[in-house]
Amino acid sequence: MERKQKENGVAAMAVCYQGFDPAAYLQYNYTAPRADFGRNDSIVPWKLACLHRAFTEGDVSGELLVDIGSGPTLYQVLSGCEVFKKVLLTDFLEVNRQELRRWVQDEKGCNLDWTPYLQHVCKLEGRRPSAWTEKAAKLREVITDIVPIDVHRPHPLAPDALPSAGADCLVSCFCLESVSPDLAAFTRALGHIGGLLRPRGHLLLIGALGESYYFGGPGVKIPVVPLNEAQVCASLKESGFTLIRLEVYTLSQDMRVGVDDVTGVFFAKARKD
Ligand SMILES: Nc1ncnc2c1ncn2[C@@H]1O[C@@H](CSCCNC[C@@H]2Cc3ccc([N+](=O)[O-])cc3CN2)[C@@H](O)[C@H]1O
Repeated sequence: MERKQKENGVAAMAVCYQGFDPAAYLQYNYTAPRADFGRNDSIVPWKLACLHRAFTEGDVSGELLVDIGSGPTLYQVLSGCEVFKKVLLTDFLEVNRQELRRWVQDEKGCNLDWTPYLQHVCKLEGRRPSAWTEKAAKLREVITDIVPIDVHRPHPLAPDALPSAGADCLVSCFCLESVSPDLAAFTRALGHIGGLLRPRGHLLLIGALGESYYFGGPGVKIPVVPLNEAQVCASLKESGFTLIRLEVYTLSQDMRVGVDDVTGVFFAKARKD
């Protein structure tokens, strides 16, 4: 594909994101039924279980965890914050970085109460749910910064954002497929974020299967490149990762709430070659 065409596709995606509404997005995806801690078939408990297992099964270690395309959410680092001394959050939009900063600085005005998430992950860790206040303090302690990122750039972060050795682990949830105009761009973006990771470092990747659009706010319809499992595996391999495990969640009818056309969610644990 011509360079101009690639740039046009990526630029068009950036325009789509100008209407992104963190509060609405959190409401759509991070409240019941998708985030129902009383149901073990709800999507968010499934995601938290995948992340807990992946962070605690003994092969993931190091100093620095980077969350790629954090959006306005924190759930993706609730297990990792117990394993890494430093956690770097990143997003393309200032409105999302502000949402994250409000929570980190314990300010009023957060658009979601993360307490049930903190309590749930404490339970996964065998701790009493009331330890959620300690987990919240731990997370606030290890988050070193909240910085801009663009996964379509060969160097997605500012030059001084990471130590020269790179990150020890990356986590990224629902970002790459939602910001890429096509499969080739998704695969290139995987390669770009792989460049942020030290050799043999781990990537924990959560994403949507079969999704062609989602609403990032009322009337803000954002195109998504629809992926299947085989394409995810092929893109990981092509961008220099060895797949360790792939898990798939298929959405039941009541999890399809009209905010997107996603059919499944994948969780991939991979290691950079
Ligand atoms: N160039 C860029 N580089 C990095 N990040 C970028 C860039 N452009 C935008 N961003 C940043 O990436 C975005 C991340 S949020 C993307 C939402 N993904 C789709 C949505 C999520 C979701 C959640 C939960 C469930 N479920 O089943 O439970 C399903 C689904 C499927 N729909 C956003 O933060 C934007 O700010």
